[in-house]
Amino acid sequence: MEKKAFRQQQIQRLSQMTAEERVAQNLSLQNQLFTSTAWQQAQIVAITISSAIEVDTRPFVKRAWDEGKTVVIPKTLPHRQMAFYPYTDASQLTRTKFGILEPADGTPVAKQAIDLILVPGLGYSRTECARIGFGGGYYDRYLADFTGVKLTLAYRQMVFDHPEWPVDEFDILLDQLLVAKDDNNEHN
Ligand SMILES: Nc1nc2c(c(=O)[nH]1)N(C=O)[C@@H](CNc1ccc(C(=O)N[C@@H](CCC(=O)O)C(=O)O)cc1)CN2
Ligand SMILES: Nc1ncnc2c1ncn2[C@@H]1O[C@H](COP(=O)(O)OP(=O)(O)OP(=O)(O)O)[C@@H](O)[C@H]1O
Repeated sequence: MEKKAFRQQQIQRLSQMTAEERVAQNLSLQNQLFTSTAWQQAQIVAITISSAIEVDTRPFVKRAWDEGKTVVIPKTLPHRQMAFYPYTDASQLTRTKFGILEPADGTPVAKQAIDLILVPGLGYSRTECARIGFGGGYYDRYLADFTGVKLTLAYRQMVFDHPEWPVDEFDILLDQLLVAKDDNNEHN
């Protein structure tokens, strides 16, 4: 399947998740993230402001603040570039024409200062940790020379054994993929 068709299929699947299923999978992901070495060792963490179909990132932001970590969030720039700006409870956000919340102003942090990036997306493969996002190519460009940890948190609906979309040479592979556990299992 082409990337574009695969994205549309994933957006459709994710839109159909029930509120209960989202809650259960989000709780599993929070448990896995907060106990991970990557999280515990990070001082500066890059997080997105999630939209409705994405993994809920608000608990990640709150926990990071509680633990004294610095949170940075992306702002899209011309030429499909992206920069990360510090995010606090005093930050002003603006909504882009694609409906995504971004910092209104501020000073970007240097890429080398970021320890951990929680990478958003629509689909991932378990074997090679390939990723497909919303199609802007923003993260592929940004991550090309990023040396910290690239970690993704995924609903089960986002995960495939092998990529069911074409993987291009510019697609950046993730370092770690955390997948929500089955919500019938209490050891999540
Ligand atoms: N919550 C969240 N924030 C995020 C991302 C994300 O995936 N999730 N991003 C992750 O990258 C960046 C924004 N991603 C974007 C991805 C695509 C387009 C865009 O231009 N879409 C066009 C089609 C693009 C194309 O196919 O050429 C469109 O919808 O018409 C805009 C922003 C930064 N912030
Ligand atoms: N390192 C790069 N340099 C130049 N162009 C790039 C690079 N990475 C990706 N692109 C371009 O960006 C476009 C979108 O890439 P792709 O379809 O892989 O997006 P995506 O990974 O799904 O999106 P995103 O990273 O924003 O979540 C492609 O047309 C590709 O040519």
